[in-house]
Parts: sequence; structure tokens; C-alpha cells
Amino acid sequence: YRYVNRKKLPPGVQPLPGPWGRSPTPQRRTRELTTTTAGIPYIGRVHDIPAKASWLKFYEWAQLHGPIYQTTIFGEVHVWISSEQIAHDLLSKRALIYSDRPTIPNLPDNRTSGDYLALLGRTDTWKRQRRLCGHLMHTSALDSLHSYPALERDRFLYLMARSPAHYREWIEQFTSRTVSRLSWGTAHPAQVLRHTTFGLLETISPSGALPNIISFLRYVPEWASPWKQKERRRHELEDQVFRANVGFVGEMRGREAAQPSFIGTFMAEMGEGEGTEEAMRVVGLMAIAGALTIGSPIQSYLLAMCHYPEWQRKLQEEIDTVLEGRCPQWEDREKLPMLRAVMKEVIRWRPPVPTGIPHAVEKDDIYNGYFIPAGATIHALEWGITREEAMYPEPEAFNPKRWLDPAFPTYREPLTQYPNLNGFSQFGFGRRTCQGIPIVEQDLFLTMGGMAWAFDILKKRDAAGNEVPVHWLDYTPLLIAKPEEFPFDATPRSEAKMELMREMYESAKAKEEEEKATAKDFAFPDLGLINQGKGIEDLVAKEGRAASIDDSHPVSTDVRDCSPEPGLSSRGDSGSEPDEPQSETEGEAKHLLQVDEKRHPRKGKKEPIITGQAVPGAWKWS
Ligand code: HEM
Repeated sequence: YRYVNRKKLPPGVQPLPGPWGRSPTPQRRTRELTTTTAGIPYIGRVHDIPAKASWLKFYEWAQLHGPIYQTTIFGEVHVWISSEQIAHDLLSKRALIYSDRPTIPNLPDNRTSGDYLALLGRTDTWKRQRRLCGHLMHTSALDSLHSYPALERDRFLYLMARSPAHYREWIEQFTSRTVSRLSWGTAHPAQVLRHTTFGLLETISPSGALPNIISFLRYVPEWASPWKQKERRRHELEDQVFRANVGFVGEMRGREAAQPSFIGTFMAEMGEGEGTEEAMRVVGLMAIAGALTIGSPIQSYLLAMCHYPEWQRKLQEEIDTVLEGRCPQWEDREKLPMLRAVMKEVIRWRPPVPTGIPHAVEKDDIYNGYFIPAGATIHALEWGITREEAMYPEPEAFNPKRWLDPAFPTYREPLTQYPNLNGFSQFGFGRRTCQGIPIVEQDLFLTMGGMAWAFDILKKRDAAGNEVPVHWLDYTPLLIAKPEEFPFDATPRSEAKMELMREMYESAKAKEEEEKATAKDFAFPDLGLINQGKGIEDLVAKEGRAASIDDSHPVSTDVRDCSPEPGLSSRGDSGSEPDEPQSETEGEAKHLLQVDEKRHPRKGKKEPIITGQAVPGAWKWS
């Protein structure tokens, strides 16, 4: 087979090297034979890929076969790139043919359905949605994201101070509440967003659902496919939530209490015409992206501070000296280069998307004499890219200095502006680069800066005074990787700071109470009830307990679990009091949703149709 294929290639062109493919030198061939097991025809080397930290294996192969190599898995060609230069050469410079997305076997209409911008193929729908996403992001970024990240950060710090052991819960609350506010002007839907979003992550991740590895399982009919059934139920719930949120924003339009949001900006410019259906999907995807990703670097920051206390001290020194005791605000960013360097280094040290989000190549291509076949899936292996010695000396060390000291190749001036996250390889390449960088930048600046201002993050000590060990590299296996739970202490740096945190929290809480009162006036559907509805059951996949989001009773260890814990609320962020008895039934929840459906008679229409009119100063539909 390989002989016949080789014959088809133009003279001088070779197939890419790779495990069980062509090894370029006899030495490498020998090394490969002694260090790895044999591949199986058609199936390839799938048995070599570990369920956890698969990126380490792909990186190991990169060291063996070079910065670009290919693997064949169940007959499909995957190309792995571990060099930023090569990723730019292909994904950016040849973007015309490298900007498609592969089909996800467990979500086979991902390229066409228009539901998830980031997973769409290179279609007109994708181009239109990407333009809209860019426009909404730009408008809000000019407004400093309406101060939502600062408001939520103030709430987050106090919760962390009171109960650092629940840090994962507080971080996920921070990211999902911030992006809920940005998307729909309210934190109300944050909890349900977390449920549906983490379900989607499982649906699309290679290690999340079997059909993503054994691709022919996608042809199993729904009645026999637990993966398809689960995804259908998750999608239905997500659909209901998005419609309810847009309905709420629609009702609030023009009222004094209406809060700014992405979807509100859309409606202000375009009205509530046909385009609203598609805008709902675009904004929904932005909310999904925000809820999924940003928690990863915030958790990795805590891990880094446990292992590198000297950098915590330096960061605290910068903040204390420059701000004279104040907690960092977004307006301080030019004055705090070390904080920006720590943010960037956390992302480099522990990439949130270590295997990258794959592109697909649409035509046969030749790169440096190597053949890349049309239809191949192209992975910019972010883990490998952040470990290039020439760019990042001693890549395994957490060293923010590489962004601040002219002796390092990554240094850039002026330090009032650099380092920043724009153009960073960890946000992708070419026409598909991440559109959420302004949100990431502000969320990370405020949370990491706030934590350095507020706490000493330290390893715990046992009764004998010995440090309790903290892992270095035990990360979750899905597409977006987060550190597995680890113990640490977050000690407030002074009584005065603790008191300030309490005041900041009270003021954020007071604002929220006002919002809740307004929302009640407009009969906002209680999305918290959906947590108990049928559709969510299958999202309760793994370990964990009740998902109360109540500030005063942190109980959740896993957002996918939504079964109410006796005596505790599971109504999510919907404004319930912690000890309020749960009397609502599933039927009542459905009733509330039906009310919402009446408000949105177009429910159920699958293919969005855009006929919006261009507005002066706004973006234009094509
Ligand atoms: C730490 C946080 C984040 C990281 C590391 C990250 C990383 C990425 C990566 C690697 C891609 C794929 C790029 C490519 O295919 O070359 C991507 C795409 C995308 N991201 Fe992010 N992202 C983050 C947060 C966000 C947020 C908060 C939003 C909210 C709007 C967002 C919106 C998007 C969108 C819309 C795309 C798809 C672009 C397209 O396919 O055309 N991301 N992101």
C-alpha cells in the first residue's frame, strides 16, 4: 500500500515521517523500533495514545520524527506540528486551503449546522458568524467589557478567602458568571451554561466519547448509540437555555434596568428580526468558549505559585509598590508588566488547549518536499510549540523573566504594552485564531492580580510541619486541560485586606440583588429548575456531588453533577436562598420552558436565515 502510494507522489516528494510510517534516518528507525510498539494496519498507533495527557505522547513522537510528522488513525491522516514557524507557514500563510475544520465523528454535523462557530467548516456561514463575533467582541472591548470581569472578580476573591478548598467551584463560577453577563447581561444562566458546556466538551473531545476515536461508531443509529442520545438531550437543553436568555434580553430592551450584553448590542443594531436566531448561536458559542477555557490558566496559576513561591513574592512586590496597597484594576495594566508576564508564562507553561483545535486541509499540498494529503487533520500541537528550545530556553521552567528581560528571544518593548496575549501561538493560527483574547486578557489580569494582592498561595503542611506534595503535571484529559485537584493554602495577606475583600464582595452582591429584583418583575424563566429536568441527567457522568452554586454553602466538586444534596439548594444561580425547600417538580420546569417557547415562536427552526439590514457603523451581513 505504501509502495503504491509513494509511486503516486511527484518526483522528489516524500510522505511525512511518523510512527510506523517512513522514518527519515536509519538511526531514527532503530530508535523507533526499540522504543515503540508496532502499528496495526488501518488502525495505526491508537493503542499507543494514552487516555490522559495524550499531548505528551504526541510530543514524544515529535522529538523522534521531527517538528512535522503524521499518524494514521483508523484510516485517517493526522499531521502534528510542533514548530511555530511551520504552523505559521501552513495555517497562516496558506490559510486559503488550511482553514477548514475536520468532521467530529461524535458531532457529525459540526461543519455545517451553524450551531458552533468554532467547529464550522470554512463555509459562508462561518465567515458571516466570525464577522459578527469579531464585531460584538470589538464593541464590548472598547467599553472595557462593561466592567463585568471586575465585578465578578470582587465576588470571587472573597469566596476564595473564605473557602480556598473549593477553589475549582469559585473559579468556574467566576468564568461562567462573567461570560454570562457579557453574553446576556445577567449572571442568572451561569450554572446551566456550565452543565451544557462541559457536556459539549465531552462530546467533542477525542477522549470524551468513543466515536471520536473509533470513527465508524458514528454510523450506529441513535437508538443503539448512547453517545448520540446523550448529545441530543444535551443539545435540546442548551437550545432551551439560549432561547430563554435571548427572550429575557428582548423583554428588557429599552428598560432602564437593562444591562449591556453581546446579544443586546446585536438587537440594538439589528432589531429582533430573522438574524436573531443566528446571533443567538454566535453569542451562545462565545459564552461556551468563555465558560470552558479561562478556568484552566487560573487554576494553573495556583499550581505555579505553589511550585515557584519566589515569583509570587516578585509579583506581590510589583503590585504593592506600584499600586500602594490597592487591588489591581484593568486601568492599571500598563503599569504592571510583571503581572502580564506571569499571565503569559502560565499559559506557555501549561497550555490550556495542549493538542490545539484541529484544522483540515482542503487540497493536496507539498511542504519542504513532504506530501500532505487533502482531507488530513492538522494539529498545531500547542504543548510542543511551547517547548521549542530556541524560542523558550529551559522550556519546562516557569520563568516570567523570558517576557521581561532583553536577554530572552521572547522579549519585546515597550513594557507598557508587552507582554500581552495578542498573536500568542496558544490562541491558534491564521483565519481561525481565537476571537476571545480581550476577555481572556482582562479575566486573567484581574483574577491573578487580585489573588497576588490578596493571598499568599502556599503548599499545605502536615501535622509534622512537612509540605504536602503537589503534583506538577496531572491534568484532565479533555480538549481543554485543567490541573487535577491539589491541596494548598490561600492565606489573606492582612486583616485589612480581608476586610476590603468583604466590602468588595458586599458591593458586588448588592448590585446582583438589584438585578434579581428586576429579573423577577419580568418573569425570567427559572433556569435553575432545568438543573432538575430530565435532559440533564446524562450529564451526570462522573464523580462529584450536588452542584449548589450558593456562595455560603460551597458543596460542588464537579459541575456535571446536578442532583440536589438533601437540605441544600440546587437551583443554581437563580436567586434562591440556600436553605429554601425544593418544591418544584420536573413538570413545573417544563411548564416554564413552554412559556418561553411561546415567547419565541420560531423555536425548532434548524437552519438560520439571515436577512438583517446593514446599519451605518455596524458590520454588514454578506
Ligand atoms: C484561555 C482561554 C482561551 C484559549 C487558550 C483559547 C484558545 C483558542 C484556540 C487554540 C482556538 C483555535 C484556533 C485555531 O483553530 O487555530 C480558539 C478558537 C476560538 N476561540 Fe478561543 N480560547 C480561549 C478563550 C476564548 C474566549 C473567552 C472566547 C470568547 C469569545 C473564545 C472564542 C473563540 C472562537 C469564537 C474561536 C473560533 C474561531 C474560528 O474557528 O474561526 N475563546 N481559541
